[in-house]
Amino acid sequence: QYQKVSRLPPGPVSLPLIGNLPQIVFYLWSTGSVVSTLDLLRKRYGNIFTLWVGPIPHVSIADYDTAHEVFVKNASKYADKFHAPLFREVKKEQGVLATNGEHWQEMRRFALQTFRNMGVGKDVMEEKIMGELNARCADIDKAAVDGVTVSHAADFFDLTVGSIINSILVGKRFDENNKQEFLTIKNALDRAFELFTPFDLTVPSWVLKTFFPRRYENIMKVNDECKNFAAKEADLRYAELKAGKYLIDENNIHDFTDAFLLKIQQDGENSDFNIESLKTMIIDLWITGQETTTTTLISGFNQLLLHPEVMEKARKEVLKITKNGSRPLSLSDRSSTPYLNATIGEIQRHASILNINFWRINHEPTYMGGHPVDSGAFVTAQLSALHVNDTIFKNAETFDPERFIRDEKLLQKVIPFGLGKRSCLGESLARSELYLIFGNLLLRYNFKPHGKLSTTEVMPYSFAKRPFKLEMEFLKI
Ligand code: HEM
Repeated sequence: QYQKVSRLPPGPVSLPLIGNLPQIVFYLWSTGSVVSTLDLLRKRYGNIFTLWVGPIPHVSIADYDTAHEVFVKNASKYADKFHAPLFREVKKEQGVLATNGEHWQEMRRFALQTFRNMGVGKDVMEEKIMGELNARCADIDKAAVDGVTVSHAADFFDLTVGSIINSILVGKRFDENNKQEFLTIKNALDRAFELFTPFDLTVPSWVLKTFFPRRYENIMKVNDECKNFAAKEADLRYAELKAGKYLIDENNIHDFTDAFLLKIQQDGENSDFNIESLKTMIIDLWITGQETTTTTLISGFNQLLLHPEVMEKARKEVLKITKNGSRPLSLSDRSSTPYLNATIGEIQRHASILNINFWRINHEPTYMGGHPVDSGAFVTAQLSALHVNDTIFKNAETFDPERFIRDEKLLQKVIPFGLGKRSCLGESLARSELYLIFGNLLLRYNFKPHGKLSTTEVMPYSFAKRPFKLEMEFLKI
């Protein structure tokens, strides 16, 4: 370990076997958060630093230029992610989230192509997003008393985003009538996540199987239930396809499930394309697409309510471009709404979706940002620390969309979707959702807080679970 230290970027002194765990616990306790801990380490050791988690060195990159040099310029070297052994076992080496190598590549390529064909970032996807948003707004308007509805922000955005992703994946939307179905998937997922503890994620799965068999079986069972429920439409269609009662027309693909089944219909089942991998893909995209987008929307509205002058300025801009709201805001308006774009950028900079980003495996000795990095080290761009790096974002703690108007190039350095080969697969869909939902809700309603807001500037991921209500009043122009 001590020999290896000279072949790694600087960091706190580490102890044999336990590495920096005592310092990490101390910093977390003294600063109060993961983001502040990473920021403190960056200030002390520089933009690239090493922490030993037990016997494994973890290299964190906390500035845009080094992250770009490593994950974009040398992208092909950093395609392999580290996956916790239990997570790999739960996923049975399938899907896009907990795999590496050829299967991951096939699944990622297929999903990106399918999203592109379905028009993510184009008109078809815009129609789906606007359809869901309008349906949710109609529910809000129905429940209004004297033009005002009080809504739980988490419920409102959860159902809207959940319905968009479900309709893209299995062609089924959720509304007030079948809301229970949505809640069943959501609660099962929340339960599955709550079951995983840091202990389960670090020990080899045979340890759990041998010494904690009930716990191991429970984790596997909850995850299987969750997957089967989310993908039950796909199961039904697959059974009909097998029985010759369902034939997919390649010119009439409605959703991700149809596209995947078409591949099976054309090429037959193989180790990559089969019903189990389809079900794993559905749950992977559900997990990655739901909570991330909802959390961004919730923390975004929290910021807008804390900064009403920003909300008014963004609203003024969208009212102008849509001629006082005589038409909805569309994705084609993006180039004409610099202030709304800047506001969403600033919301994403502050909404710390992943406090700690996923680790990649460094397979060979190399240099990063001028520092040697040994083979076997785990490496990541720490997006949360990068976004509060005050050498890039002056007065980083201040919520200030104008920073992106003063310096147009600065927005490129906000990278909430990550960089390189393992960057977010749903970036284009998520960007479309955020733009259309923020912009069109500002056109439609006046927002006021109902109860207490969070005053934390950088929102931790668990924020979405906190109670937070919105008063939505129909906008009178
Ligand atoms: C505001 C919303 C979202 C944010 C901030 C976000 C952010 C991220 C980040 C930071 C990563 C990891 C990147 C890395 O390792 O460097 C990621 C991965 C991923 N995201 Fe998203 N995401 C969002 C929405 C979505 C949506 C809507 C989908 C799809 C429906 C999606 C699908 C995925 C998938 C599948 C991965 C794993 C990709 C791989 O390992 O190849 N995300 N996302």
